[in-house]
Amino acid sequence: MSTNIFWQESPIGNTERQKLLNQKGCVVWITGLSGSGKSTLACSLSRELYTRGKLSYILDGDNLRHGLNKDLGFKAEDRVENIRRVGEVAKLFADAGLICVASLISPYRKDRDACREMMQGSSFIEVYMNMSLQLCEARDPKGLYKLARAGKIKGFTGIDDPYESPLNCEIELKEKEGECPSPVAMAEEVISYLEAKGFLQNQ
Ligand SMILES: Nc1ncnc2c1ncn2[C@@H]1O[C@H](COP(=O)(O)OS(=O)(=O)O)[C@@H](OP(=O)(O)O)[C@H]1O
Ligand SMILES: Nc1ncnc2c1ncn2[C@@H]1O[C@H](COP(=O)(O)OP(=O)(O)O)[C@@H](O)[C@H]1O
Repeated sequence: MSTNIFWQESPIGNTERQKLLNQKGCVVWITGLSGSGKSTLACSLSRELYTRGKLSYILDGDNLRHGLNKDLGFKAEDRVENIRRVGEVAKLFADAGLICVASLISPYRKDRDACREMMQGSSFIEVYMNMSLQLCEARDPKGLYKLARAGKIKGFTGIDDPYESPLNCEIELKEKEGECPSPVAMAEEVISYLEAKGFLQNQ
């Protein structure tokens, strides 16, 4: 624990940064099972925002585990620390004025809620990829479900580790009759929300 520390004010505030960027910083937090389409949506959203001249940055769970979070595994306390760190980083990106797209399983409700609490006002937008385990397992692009079913990976989310679905998320994306909306359609739903809440307006 650090002691004798002080807060250093910055000469430029987030309002000034937002004016410069013509957008309002926020965190779009995408949660869901492995294979539910988090990374695909994050990429599609980032691309769609770019075409509209809006700056975003993706914090992807898998990618961050190659660097910032390389010391963490998948036991409960490591997942808690993983989400805490990414929440803090996402908050910095949003403060910088970016639309920060965090895509992590983030299986525990309490940890996602703690990230929401870190943010001001309504600038934490939780997006729940509500895809069935059956669909995610059928996709299995990395072969991880197969390994988990064979007992070769222990503590795999949805198989022998819990996933707590959101109770009050801003956006829920669902499959309909086993069919999933296209990544672009899902990105557009998120963009409509951001537009309606004024995050994409000139500040
Ligand atoms: N045991 C276990 N459970 C879940 N996922 C596992 C596990 N082991 C490895 N992986 C791979 O790690 C990716 C998830 O990392 P996250 O940082 O998003 O996980 S978490 O939020 O801390 O739960 C996840 O990526 P996605 O498939 O993109 O979700 C997997 O590729
Ligand atoms: N909307 C979608 N429609 C059809 N297939 C999808 C869709 N989103 C993702 N996929 C496919 O599902 C698999 C898992 O997607 P991914 O984005 O890697 O999930 P996650 O990041 O949640 O693990 C990939 O093979 C991807 O191409």
